[in-house]
Amino acid sequence: MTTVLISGLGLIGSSLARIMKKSDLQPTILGDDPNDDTSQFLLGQGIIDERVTLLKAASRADIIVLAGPVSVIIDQLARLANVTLKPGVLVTDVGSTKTQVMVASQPIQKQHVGFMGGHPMAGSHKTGGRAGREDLFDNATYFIVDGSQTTAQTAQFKACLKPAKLRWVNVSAKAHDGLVSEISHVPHVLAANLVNTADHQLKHDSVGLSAAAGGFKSTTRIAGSDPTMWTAIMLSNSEAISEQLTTYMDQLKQIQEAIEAHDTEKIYQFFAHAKTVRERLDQGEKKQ
Ligand SMILES: NC(=O)C1=CN([C@@H]2O[C@H](COP(=O)(O)OP(=O)(O)OC[C@H]3O[C@@H](n4cnc5c(N)ncnc54)[C@H](O)[C@@H]3O)[C@@H](O)[C@H]2O)C=CC1
Ligand SMILES: O=C(O)C(=O)Cc1ccc(O)cc1
Repeated sequence: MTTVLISGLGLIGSSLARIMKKSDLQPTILGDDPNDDTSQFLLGQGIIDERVTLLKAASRADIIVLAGPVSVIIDQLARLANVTLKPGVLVTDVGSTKTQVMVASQPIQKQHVGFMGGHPMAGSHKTGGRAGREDLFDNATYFIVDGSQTTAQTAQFKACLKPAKLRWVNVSAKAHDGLVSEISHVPHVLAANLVNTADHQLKHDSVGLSAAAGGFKSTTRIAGSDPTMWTAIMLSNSEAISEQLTTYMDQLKQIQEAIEAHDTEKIYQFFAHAKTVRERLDQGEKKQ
């Protein structure tokens, strides 16, 4: 019987637990989270089998999944270097950034513990264990950054998540952080900025944001995400995010100039290119 310890039983940790419970391995799941409501709820639902604390229960686990905010994952990796783990244990994480996590995992890797960086590319703006779902990651990409894990450990982890039919993609930590900055971190900055700017500009307008149609709402859905989690991500991937924001501002300036100059062709091409790329994204989703 496989024992999995999940630390951080929020949206992602509890979704992983739900999926693992559906897998053929049917692991025993030990759950660690300071939130009493979340922990009691998941125990009551049979999604976790036992409430534990990470450092006390770490030695019982075959797989340890760190699923708290990135700053917490980094701190836990340092602490795990001071406890005795089961021989053959796999430690992995789900954090949205990978360079700092891989650096923080060095002490346990040096102790010959199998460590693998991980990041499921699915989720939502919702938080907490009650919001988790067993279909949250269905057909999604799951990034793996190789550390000291063995092939057998990777295979066992993948087997635990088999019901989600994930697309596993191996990537370096640097390439990962550059890519997710572009497709996830910068978009979250922009969504929050759209909301904050509109709120500021319209503060004396009696109708204001209440008139927003679906376009504003769908563009800014992710502005409803958890500020604690996103602060940790910004601090952990600041270089790539800052660099890409500079590019973004240059592009914005160009379209601003085209609009001011009434450059019909440039404005048309701007929207036509975006429409083609966006439609291709939907086609890809339909094929999966
Ligand atoms: N929300 C999303 O869509 C995605 C998030 N991620 C990453 O997954 C991780 C978790 O995110 P969510 O589940 O969305 O957040 P969440 O806010 O739903 O859950 C985080 C959980 O961690 C717990 N926690 C906080 N400090 C802790 C500690 N010291 N020890 C143990 N547990 C602790 C909280 O009580 C909470 O239950 C983050 O690192 C995030 O970057 C990755 C993919 C998607
Ligand atoms: O809500 C959404 O659509 C997201 O983009 C979820 C998300 C948040 C953080 C990640 O690291 C990956 C996915």
